[in-house]
Amino acid sequence: MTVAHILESLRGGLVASCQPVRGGPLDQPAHVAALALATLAGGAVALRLEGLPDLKATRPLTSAPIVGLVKRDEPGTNVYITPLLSDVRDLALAGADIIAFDATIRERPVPVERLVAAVHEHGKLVMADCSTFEEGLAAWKAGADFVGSTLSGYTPHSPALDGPDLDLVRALGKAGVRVIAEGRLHTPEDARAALHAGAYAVTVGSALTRLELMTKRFVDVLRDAPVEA
Ligand SMILES: CC(=O)N[C@H](C=O)[C@@H](O)[C@H](O)[C@H](O)COP(=O)(O)O
Repeated sequence: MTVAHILESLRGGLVASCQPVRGGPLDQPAHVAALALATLAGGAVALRLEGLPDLKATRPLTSAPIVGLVKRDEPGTNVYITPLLSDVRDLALAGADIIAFDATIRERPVPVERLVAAVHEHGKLVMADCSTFEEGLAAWKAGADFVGSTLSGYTPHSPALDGPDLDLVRALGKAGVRVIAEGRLHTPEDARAALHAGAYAVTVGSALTRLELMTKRFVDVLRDAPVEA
């Protein structure tokens, strides 16, 4: 798939992040592949997949662009999304089209510029997962092809919000950054608001593929509601 094709297919569309609750009943590569196909059947234009087993199970089944990442606990750092050059290589070889990594200002084993270069050397596109405007702009200037609001709310120096960080999306969009809104988009209205705020595309995860969490949202509301029947 060419870069132009990937860019065009993502524009204004929904990226389905298929990352089940780890250890839960859907946490099997075959189930993740099925979730991915179901979201594509519903109109998602691309997938976001974590971990090599899930990526390898899904890649042969679709030509839709895949954002790949690995999460790992790396000693001495809080950076857990694709921290290493070996992760970039593994994701590239497993067929990711876009490789996402943490581009926050936290202590990291490999500098952002080096990760950007490695992704491009493999002929893949970069998605820089950020938590603030400064991080996003820096990653964009370092050559990222997409900047995600993914990590807003997940670093100590970003705001803790219940919903998506649309202010971050708006600020990055205004600065000319190709920004993907990601994180705590729970409803179609959230997705539309993100596009209005300037997002190039929108990634939704839990609301589509973490059934335990979405079920719990209903259950919690019912528990607190008076029963009138
Ligand atoms: C912070 C972090 O590690 N985010 C991860 C990144 O891949 C995933 O756990 C999220 O599910 C994904 O960003 C989509 O967000 P939401 O599930 O809120 O729609």
